[in-house]
Amino acid sequence: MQSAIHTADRLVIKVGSSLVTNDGRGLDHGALARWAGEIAELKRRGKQVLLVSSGAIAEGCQRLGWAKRPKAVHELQAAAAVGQMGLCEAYEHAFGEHGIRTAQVLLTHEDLADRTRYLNARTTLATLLALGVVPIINENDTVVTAEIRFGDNDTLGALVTNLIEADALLILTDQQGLYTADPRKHPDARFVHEAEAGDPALEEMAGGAGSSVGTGGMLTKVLAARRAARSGASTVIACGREAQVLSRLADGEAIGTQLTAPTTRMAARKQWMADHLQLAGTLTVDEGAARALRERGTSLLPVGVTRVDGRFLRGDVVACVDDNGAEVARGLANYGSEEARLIMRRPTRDIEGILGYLVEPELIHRDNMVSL
Ligand SMILES: Nc1ncnc2c1ncn2[C@@H]1O[C@H](COP(=O)(O)OP(=O)(O)O)[C@@H](O)[C@H]1O
Ligand SMILES: N[C@@H](CCC(=O)OP(=O)(O)O)C(=O)O
Repeated sequence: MQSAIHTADRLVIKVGSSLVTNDGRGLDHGALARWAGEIAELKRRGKQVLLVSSGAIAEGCQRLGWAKRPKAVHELQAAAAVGQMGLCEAYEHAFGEHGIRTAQVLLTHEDLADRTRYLNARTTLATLLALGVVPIINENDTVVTAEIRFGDNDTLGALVTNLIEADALLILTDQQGLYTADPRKHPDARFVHEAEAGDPALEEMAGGAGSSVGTGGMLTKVLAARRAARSGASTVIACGREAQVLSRLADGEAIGTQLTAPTTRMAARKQWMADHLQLAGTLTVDEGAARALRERGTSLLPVGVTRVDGRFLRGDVVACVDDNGAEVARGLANYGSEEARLIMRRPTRDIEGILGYLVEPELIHRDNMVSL
């Protein structure tokens, strides 16, 4: 088996509450320092890393002197707001020891369902990665209620994996990986080394709906793997307390459970564009742009566009057609149709002068486009 972490250039790592807060005893600064050191090493090897970290509520309860996790959602939200400060402070310090900057990114599932916000989040995260910053991502607990009750950052990890088309999702937890049944209750459960992400048998092993969903547990991890596979990413579930866990995985050691994605990233992207999206408009592109899109899969710049048809907003899916009306590519527009009409045929450097702002230099970025 080829390790998905070994081959991944872009990696999302999710660390669960139990690990981050030492089973609720307050932030485990030693563990944070270890992960930061290992992530620094991964970055030296050329990998881009995003960290999805839970622990805000547990840390908030600790800071507020609450011995028990409250039940009321507004108290949980208050605890998360207090604890998130501690979480960020701790990560900033831990990564600072290695000269690495961190950024706090708080997201909700709804942010990622809305196409404009999706594009904004994607661009921001891509910019942070290009700057060498490690984004520290958590749920925006102050404004969500369902997720806070279910404690489900596994799903958020998968959504972020889809969002930035990471090659792999690594879920660090308090078990070695997935067993055929909960090892706390079934000591004879067998370890699952590898399986295909999305295999329904995995959901049975993880406890089935109802029994473990309240605490997240393994079910949300198995479902997260299924979701990550939609953008072609494989998932590894491994123990965050294991010594050198990140470096060993990056070296290709087969530790943890690997849930391999059945499709490649490009096939998944094409499928997604084909399945889910209705075309909101058409951009006619000149011969040079058509060739660049077809042959090199480049981004589409406004200068190559000769005509804009339809009414669309930033984030809508549009077709790119050549002079003869043949579709060359389709993708998510960075500008709405009104703006696109104003900036078509113009060089990128003119965009700001024409519109008064620059959202992005491309009309469609190549990461958001499939050539046909
Ligand atoms: N089939 C299984 N294999 C491994 N762990 C399981 C399984 N089913 C349920 N679990 C439970 O899931 C727990 C991990 O989930 P959770 O406590 O939500 O961790 P985290 O905070 O890392 O998300 C384990 O400690 C284990 O008791
Ligand atoms: N976002 C919240 C809760 C998320 C959570 O606990 O998720 P998980 O670690 O997957 O069980 C927090 O930071 O406390």
